[in-house]
Amino acid sequence: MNVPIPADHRRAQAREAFFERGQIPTGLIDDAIVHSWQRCSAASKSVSEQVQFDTLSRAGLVELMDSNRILLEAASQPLEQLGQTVNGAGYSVLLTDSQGVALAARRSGRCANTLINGAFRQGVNLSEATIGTSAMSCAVSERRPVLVSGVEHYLHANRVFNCAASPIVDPMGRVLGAIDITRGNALEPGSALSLVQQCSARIERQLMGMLSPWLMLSLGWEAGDRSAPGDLLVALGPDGQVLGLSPRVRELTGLAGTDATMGFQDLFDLPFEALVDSFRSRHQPITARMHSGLSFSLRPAETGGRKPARPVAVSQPCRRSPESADFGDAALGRQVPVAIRALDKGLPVLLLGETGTGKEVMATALHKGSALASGNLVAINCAAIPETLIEGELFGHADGAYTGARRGGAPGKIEQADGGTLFLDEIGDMPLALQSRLLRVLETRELTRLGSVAPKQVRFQLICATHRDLSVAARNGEFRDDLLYRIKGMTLRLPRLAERSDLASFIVDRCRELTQGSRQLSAVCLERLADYDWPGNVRELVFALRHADAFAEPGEVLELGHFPEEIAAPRTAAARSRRTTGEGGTLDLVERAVIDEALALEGGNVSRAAKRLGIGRATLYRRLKAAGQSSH
Ligand SMILES: Nc1ncnc2c1ncn2[C@@H]1O[C@H](COP(=O)(O)OP(=O)(O)OP(=O)(O)O)[C@@H](O)[C@H]1O
Repeated sequence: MNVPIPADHRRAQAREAFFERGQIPTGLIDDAIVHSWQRCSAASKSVSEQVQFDTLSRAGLVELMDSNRILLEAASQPLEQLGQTVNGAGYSVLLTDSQGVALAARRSGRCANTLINGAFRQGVNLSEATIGTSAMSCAVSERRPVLVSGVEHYLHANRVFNCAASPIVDPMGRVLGAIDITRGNALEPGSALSLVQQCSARIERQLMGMLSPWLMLSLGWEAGDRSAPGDLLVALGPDGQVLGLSPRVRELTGLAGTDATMGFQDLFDLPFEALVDSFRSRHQPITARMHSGLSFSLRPAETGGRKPARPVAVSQPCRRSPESADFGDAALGRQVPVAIRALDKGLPVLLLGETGTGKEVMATALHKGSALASGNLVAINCAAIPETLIEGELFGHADGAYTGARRGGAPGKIEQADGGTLFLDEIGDMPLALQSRLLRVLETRELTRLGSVAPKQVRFQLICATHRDLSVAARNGEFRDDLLYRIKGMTLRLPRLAERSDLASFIVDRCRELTQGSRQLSAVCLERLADYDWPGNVRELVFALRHADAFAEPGEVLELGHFPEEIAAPRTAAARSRRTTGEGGTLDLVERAVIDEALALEGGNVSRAAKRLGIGRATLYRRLKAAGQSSH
């Protein structure tokens, strides 16, 4: 009778075979681990290396968070839920990028292991090159969930880890990173794998849901079946190009991913035009066959409570969803309704401000407050699109405008904004030739698609944004001055974060919002944050708060030590005097914000708020009175 070898023995035998006899251990441990050992050994990594778990520099962290913004947004809820589910079982949770750098960590309150707690921090480099074999690096290399326990880690030092990880693949089939759970005790293999797999599947669904394609196609199992499973989705562009596949479609087609050249007809034996015509004329699902022979009924996907997506101008409303907008700064707050009235009267609005000051958030708020709020908000970043493509993006193209152009042509962003708002971000970077064409549209309210001679009437309101000084650009001949006059009906200047009059309460509000009310800032910490210069503006503040939230233990008050080093570093005397002189100095603002927060937390009860603040009721009344007087 064959007695199964206990897992610990198999791992020990595999290690002995590989490291002592130079053999490939087959059938003893997961091949993914053997492949990783081979890579580490080929890179001459020593098994007795010590690991440091250093974090990136602050600038590196900001860049990391920014370049993984979409993944972080998609992973935020699933990660939170996984953290709550596994915390009691002693698992810590980690999200890494595709290189193995930790993007977010949820350390278990039950984990006393200093090595795990040291590794599970945002910005720690946990790549294979740095820490050797890990579940994350195996999952990313093999594109499948992997368990790595104890001695299966290449480095002796990492034997305390027992980990399960699953890769996160985006709709194009690119591996964006991995989700990992780890603890010191042995894993329960089945449940650990299933937990990370379910979490990565949820993140992948979120990523698919974040696409705003021209047409989201839903595949049903049988023709006429209206109960499509909802997880068989294909995102398509106006020419039928495949912009993304849901994981289940990738499985069905056997495709690892898609690229810019893949079209609808590479998947189905049906011309894309026939699909579009069928949806337009009959509003019925249509049956189509994959090249593998499998038949599906295709229909536009139901998008939540909204109308099913139709093959007409479906807008890409915003690059990312803003946190709720707060324009509490007195000067700015007064201008918002004026800007909305300007839009309602047909005047364009120009938003000026440094990067990260909230120009996109403001554009969204203005659109939502305007009379055309029920129309599309169509955003285009003039700096992000190659010069050769931007004309087609803005103006669309006519039937047969170029070889391969879709039958019937395709609308551009301006046409998609008809009846709504066109938001031209970074307009200062628009090529000169295009500025002339845009000017003509603004003057005549008519546009002509590429390859067409027939003009079309369009009605949209215009919001533009830039961080550049357009008068200087106009003087240098880089920006048309006649266009400048056309776009600056009303100019709204977004203040630098450090210049906001409500800085301290803005910080408290963002903290409450980003941590769903679960965190408070200590008074010392708030004073320093309100005194910091914030070169990256609100974007940097959002990042700093997320950073602190990840570093602090659950329920802990946020202290300076939880924030990125540069923010926490002591201020120079010059900075101190710059930020604390004049009326309503930082300390006053901080005090007011701390008092407001205590009052809000105690439902306006002054006695309880005073107790919470550790001061007497009379003192609190006196301070409230003083603050009231100074603000009048
Ligand atoms: N008033 C606000 N309230 C809440 N969050 C805000 C506010 N303003 C900006 N943010 C947040 O700050 C970040 C940057 O905002 P946004 O993208 O609007 O800035 P921007 O000025 O358009 O930047 P860029 O010029 O670099 O594109 C986003 O995460 C956004 O949600």
